[in-house]
Amino acid sequence: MADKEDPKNGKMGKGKSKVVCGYPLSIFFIVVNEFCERFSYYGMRAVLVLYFKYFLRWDDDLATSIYHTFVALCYLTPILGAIVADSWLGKFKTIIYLSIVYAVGQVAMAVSAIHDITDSDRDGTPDSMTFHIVLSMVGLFLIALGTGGIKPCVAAFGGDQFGEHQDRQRRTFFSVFYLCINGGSLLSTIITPVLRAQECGIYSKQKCYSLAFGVPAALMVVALVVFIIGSGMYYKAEPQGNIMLDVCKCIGFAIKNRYRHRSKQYPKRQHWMDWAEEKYDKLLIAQIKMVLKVLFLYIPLPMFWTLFDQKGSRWTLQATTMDGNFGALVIQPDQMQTVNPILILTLVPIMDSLIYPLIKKCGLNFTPLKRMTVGMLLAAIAFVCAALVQIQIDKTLPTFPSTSQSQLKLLNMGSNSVTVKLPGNDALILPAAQASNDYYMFQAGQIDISFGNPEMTKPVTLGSGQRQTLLIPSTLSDELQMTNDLTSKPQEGNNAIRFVNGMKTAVNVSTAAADFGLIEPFYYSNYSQIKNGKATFTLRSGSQSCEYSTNFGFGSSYTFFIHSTLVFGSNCQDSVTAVEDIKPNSVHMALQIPQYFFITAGEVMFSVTGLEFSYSQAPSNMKAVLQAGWLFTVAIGNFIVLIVAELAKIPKQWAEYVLFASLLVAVCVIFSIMAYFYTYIDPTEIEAQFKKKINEDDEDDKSKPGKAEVEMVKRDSIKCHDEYDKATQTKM
Ligand SMILES: CC(C)C[C@H](N)C(=O)N1CCC[C@H]1C(=O)O
Repeated sequence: MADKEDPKNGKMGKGKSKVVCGYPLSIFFIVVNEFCERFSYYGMRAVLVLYFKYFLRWDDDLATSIYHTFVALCYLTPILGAIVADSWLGKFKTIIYLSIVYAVGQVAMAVSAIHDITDSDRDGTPDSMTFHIVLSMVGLFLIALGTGGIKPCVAAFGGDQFGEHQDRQRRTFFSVFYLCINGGSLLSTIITPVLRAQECGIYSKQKCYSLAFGVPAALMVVALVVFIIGSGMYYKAEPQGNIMLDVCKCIGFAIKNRYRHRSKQYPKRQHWMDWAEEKYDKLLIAQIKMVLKVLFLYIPLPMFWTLFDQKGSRWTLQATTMDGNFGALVIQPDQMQTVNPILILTLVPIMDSLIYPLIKKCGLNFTPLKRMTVGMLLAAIAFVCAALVQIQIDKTLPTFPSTSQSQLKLLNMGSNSVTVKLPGNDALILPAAQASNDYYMFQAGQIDISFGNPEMTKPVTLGSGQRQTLLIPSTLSDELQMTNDLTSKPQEGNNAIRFVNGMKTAVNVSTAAADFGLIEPFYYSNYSQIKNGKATFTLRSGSQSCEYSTNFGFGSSYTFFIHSTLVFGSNCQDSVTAVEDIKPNSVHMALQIPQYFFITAGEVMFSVTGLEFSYSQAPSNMKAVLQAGWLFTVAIGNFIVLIVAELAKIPKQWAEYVLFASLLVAVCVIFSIMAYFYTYIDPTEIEAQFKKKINEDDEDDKSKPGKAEVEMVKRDSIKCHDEYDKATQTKM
């Protein structure tokens, strides 16, 4: 296990790796492997829901459930990979074998997305959806097994490459490792959606999911090849037998033995695991104690990930109610998430080279557990920021009717102004081809509306909880038309658009993105979703047409009224009235940056430190297992999000953010108390002392045979505790 030469002075690191600037060269292959693997994973994930929805034609509910199940599985399988690595194959072989499984899974996904394979009638849609579904599910299962399985091994394997006196370099390695995770994920989440948007196919051109999955598959093959190239340089710790089975048996025996000796006549032992001493190696018992201590400390940690994961759900939904226009750059709501990896790439170096050294210079001992506590507090602050932004957004949102209420807007389709009297309101003069500025609120039910001169009164039924527009015809004796309007903001920051035809002839309306179909005279179209930016609508009647252009922001709804006076063949820009039913989002997306900043600063302090802490506090034979324990906190955090989303029925979103922030602060207080009682250990030192003592005992036993075994166990136990205590002195 010793270094070939002192890595600080010599040319060789642990294993057969050369040392460059104090770092083993083998590390290069491991971080490049992580970069490619994360590119592969996050790239595939970026288009997965769209693949389910548009290729496999699943509904939204099924698509999101399978997506979340897959993500949760990816953070559960690390346990499996870690057990295989620490007990059986060793980390190196586990990474190689599971990377192959992973790459096969990615290839299966890419193949499952080739529509031509089963498109025998060549109409552009797969004929046997079962084939595509089965292949993609097999692919996803293999990917979950591979990505989760190798994740704890790669991090721990990287840590293994450092010698005993390279703590600083090992800490930097974990920071660079995290940079690679986020560099890979950032690039792939930008690139794969672009690949998906391409059209490809042999018989017919369709959205190119096969390319969007194929490139991540290729990157996974690159990750594997790069890892194999470094093979000759790695330090490869041998697995020490079926350690997990031994651990389980040892814990089981300690519990059983403690129970058997529960009567007061038996003296107490320092730790309940000491009840395994009669049967198990003291080194193993000490190692189990180390792992249990850390795992106990992990209990509150999933709460951090519960907040962190809401970036992808709640915060993205929040962004859909905001304005993403950054001048030359227009940001879509889901693109805001890339702010996290971008900030990671800037904050990790700043923290490592500026903030932490500065804190150290101020004489403060900013220990890993203190960093993690501050990280949690920063995440809570991020949620307070999210709540403040939400309050701003809520102020700009329209008031929609409650279930007992109803809202009514008026649109004069005639070419003369009309006077309208609504119950409880002053008479309103509506100019030609104009709508009332806003909706009028009523109790749902029937009301009488009077209009015109001579005045005529007509009953109108208002639906409960509905927003409606009354289309007032040019000939007032004609039948009234009522439209059903939106009662919520359009989804995903899109704009909901419809047309009302005030002409005596039917009009066809279309844009590049939507077709409103043929709209009958004095009638209206359904809503279509239009993205932000400029849109040009073509209005057509028979062979005649004209164009109408306008700009859209985010999250608005408009009714475009086509005047009865429109003349085709001329400019129809002045012959269409835009009636704003729902205002575009006005709170700018830039206001989300502070919350992203705080959650990412929190992540750097919490996650990068946690990764390194899990390595440094793990016994040599359970490094991957503790990494898996760390990743398990991510999985539990994911589950809590799912449960909370179902259970928490807090009507005000800002209040839900405050609730989460308060929960994290409460958890943080508990964690800091637990951390206060935690004593840092140096597993290598403890293990070395135990091994030395075992060797000494062996020598003793050879020279002095026949000592009573129980007595020896007691004496050894006391000595070992002394050694263990000496090696565990630093507190939080
Ligand atoms: C969500 C980002 C793209 C990645 C994130 N900053 C991150 O690095 N991680 C989230 C879970 C743990 C860690 C990872 O290993 O991916």
